[in-house]
Amino acid sequence: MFISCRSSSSSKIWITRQMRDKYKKKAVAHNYRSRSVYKLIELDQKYKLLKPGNVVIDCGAAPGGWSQYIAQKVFLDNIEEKNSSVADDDDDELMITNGKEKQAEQEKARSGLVIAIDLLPILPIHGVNVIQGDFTHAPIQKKLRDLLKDRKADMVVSDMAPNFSGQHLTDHVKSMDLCEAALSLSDQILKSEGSFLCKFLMGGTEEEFKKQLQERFKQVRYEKPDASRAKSTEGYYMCLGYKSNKND
Ligand SMILES: C[S@@+](CC[C@H](N)C(=O)[O-])C[C@H]1O[C@@H](n2cnc3c(N)ncnc32)[C@H](O)[C@@H]1O
Repeated sequence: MFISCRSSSSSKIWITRQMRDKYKKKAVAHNYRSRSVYKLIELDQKYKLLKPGNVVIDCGAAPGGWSQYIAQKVFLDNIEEKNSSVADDDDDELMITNGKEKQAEQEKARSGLVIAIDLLPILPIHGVNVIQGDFTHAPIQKKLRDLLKDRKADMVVSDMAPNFSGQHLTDHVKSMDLCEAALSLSDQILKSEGSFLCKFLMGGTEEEFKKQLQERFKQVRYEKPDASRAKSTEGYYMCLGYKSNKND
């Protein structure tokens, strides 16, 4: 009896929080599958990460919000054209230039490749290759490399989160293991100057991990996007300018 009272009141709190959450509302309004997409959007706007024609690997992608946004940017899908031209009707020269630029962008977009990986199934997203399985398992990483063929990635993102055990230290360690796995894959497939974004749960060892990142990337920044709940211990490392050129 006591348990059912508590669980119904915590469900009410959860429902109220979801209803009030502006990112949840925005995600529903824009047909994104997760509110967490707004974390990636904020970082993409800040660092200008995603470009037409990029090769991007999305680790821990279900239900697919990040992949939806990545696909929009890489394949120029569903991007409204309202910002593309401010030419007057009779400004032919500018219109031709804009037309050529647009054509070139669309040409580039056709060469894009997006691969999404998760333990859970992901409903199809136009243009996105989905691999279902454990990212840390060798056969899953082989599938990924097979899809890449000889191409290298412009960006690897990881929003992977372990199943929460309720024990903060255990969850922290599992989360850092996922980060290490994503970094180790990046070492094999990332282009020189490529980017890496990964989520982690704070708990003490993230500073050690940051040092590994600093050895490999020109810039490493800690980020806590606005859509990341203040109470959550999650944070992100945004890494730019992969230093090695051994993968090119
Ligand atoms: C916070 S969700 C990702 C949300 C996603 N970015 C979006 O916008 O829809 C974290 C995901 O990490 C996945 N995950 C955790 N461990 C994983 C692993 N070892 N391999 C693949 N996916 C994993 C979980 O299944 C979960 O779907």
